[in-house]
Amino acid sequence: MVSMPTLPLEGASPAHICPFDQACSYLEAAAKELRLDQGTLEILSHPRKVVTVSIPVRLDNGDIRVLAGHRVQHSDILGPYKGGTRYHPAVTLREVSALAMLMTWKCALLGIPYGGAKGGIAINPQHYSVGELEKITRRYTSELIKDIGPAVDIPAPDVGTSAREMAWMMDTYSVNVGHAVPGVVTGKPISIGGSRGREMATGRGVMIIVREALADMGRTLEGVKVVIQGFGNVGGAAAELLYQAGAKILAVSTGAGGLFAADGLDIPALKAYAAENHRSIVGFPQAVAISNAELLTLPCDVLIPAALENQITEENVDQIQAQIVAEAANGPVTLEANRVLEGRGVTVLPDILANAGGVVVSYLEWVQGLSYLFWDEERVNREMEHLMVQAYHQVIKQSQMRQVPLRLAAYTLGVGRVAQALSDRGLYP
Ligand SMILES: NC(=O)c1ccc[n+]([C@@H]2O[C@H](COP(=O)([O-])OP(=O)(O)OC[C@H]3O[C@@H](n4cnc5c(N)ncnc54)[C@H](OP(=O)(O)O)[C@@H]3O)[C@@H](O)[C@H]2O)c1
Ligand SMILES: N[C@@H](CCC(=O)O)C(=O)O
Repeated sequence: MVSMPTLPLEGASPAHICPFDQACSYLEAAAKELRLDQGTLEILSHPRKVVTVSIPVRLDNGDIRVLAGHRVQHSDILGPYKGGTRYHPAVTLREVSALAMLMTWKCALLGIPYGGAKGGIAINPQHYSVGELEKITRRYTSELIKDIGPAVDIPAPDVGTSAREMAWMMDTYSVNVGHAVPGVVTGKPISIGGSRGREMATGRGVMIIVREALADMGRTLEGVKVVIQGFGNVGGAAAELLYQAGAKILAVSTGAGGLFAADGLDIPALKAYAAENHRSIVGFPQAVAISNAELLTLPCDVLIPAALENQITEENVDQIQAQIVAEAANGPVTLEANRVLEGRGVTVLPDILANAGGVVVSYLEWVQGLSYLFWDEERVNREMEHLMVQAYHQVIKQSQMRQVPLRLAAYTLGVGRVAQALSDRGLYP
């Protein structure tokens, strides 16, 4: 057992399941399988740097509010720290630390030269005006100015943020250092050095991994019944691409609840409806309203949790009817629920593989920016697909070789590569 990193225990996570403890448990399992020494495990269990900053902001009504912003840099053994920035009321330092650790294994698994990081602010962005969000983002970036940079730590979008926030971060960083630095963030608008294909990248990666898993079962995406929790950047893109590939999207949801259609939802029509209704899908015709709890337990071939952590838990795992669970979100299945699903023979496509398309295209964006040469979308998608399919097959091979489930196989690859680099670099104190 490793000693627990000393992180402030503020803010309980959903259902009191600590995402950082879970991340450490998966790391320990991989370390045991790889027979890593205790010292290596200790090092990998601790984030290298944890930064918490105060963000004072004057609201539109004149009030002053002071928000807490975090950036956790888990590892830079393989390259600059890399990971998204989350704006969500449930953000805690422990959650951000867990997500930073996942980024380390994800980048290593995909073979991209990055370490892992994550940032977050505990706010509901829907409760702030665009002007307030801009002030918050700019102040957060200024406070982190010495900790981020294109060779140091490269933020990207996550829950509650998008290309808009990345543009504000890029501009604030650039103004502070005195010249334009597009490479300080990825997932930015194409007008300032963003990559074609980045917006759809995570959803596209999910589609590719589900397609590969089905192919191994002798099936195609045509007619496959899919249920998706979350209809944001990741869930919305996955729904659109799976729909285009012939899958039947039986249900989708947002925080306000879900929609179900037995013959499959018309995803392009639903996207148009959401665009006209401030991202709300409530009231979409030709669909039945269902709760998020009902959605998760619908009979289907593929269940794609694409919202937040800890959605499939000990409480509802026995009702999950999918044959494949593709973790588009980070950490949507708890440790215990994962055990049950694996025990039942459900194929769980782990987050560090299934949702890696986003960071892969972030990497391609960074590479294009550093080389001042920008590719068309077809090339970006092709390069991303190559890396995703390669990683998928490596995980399958590892799973067969070690006789372990896909998650442990993916972790042994990611953790193993970082441990090897740690040993090669000689970073032991
Ligand atoms: N963005 C990326 O590039 C990327 C890459 C890899 C992995 N991920 C992971 O993917 C997940 C989703 O990220 P995202 O970028 O798609 O975020 P997003 O664009 O903010 O969308 C999140 C979606 O989840 C919905 N949601 C929130 N709480 C929910 C709940 N309790 N039940 C059902 N739906 C709920 C949101 O609905 P409301 O609009 O009502 O809140 C929204 O539709 C996260 O775990 C993130 O870490 C993101
Ligand atoms: N937030 C995303 C993307 C990270 C990135 O592109 O750096 C993730 O969890 O993978």
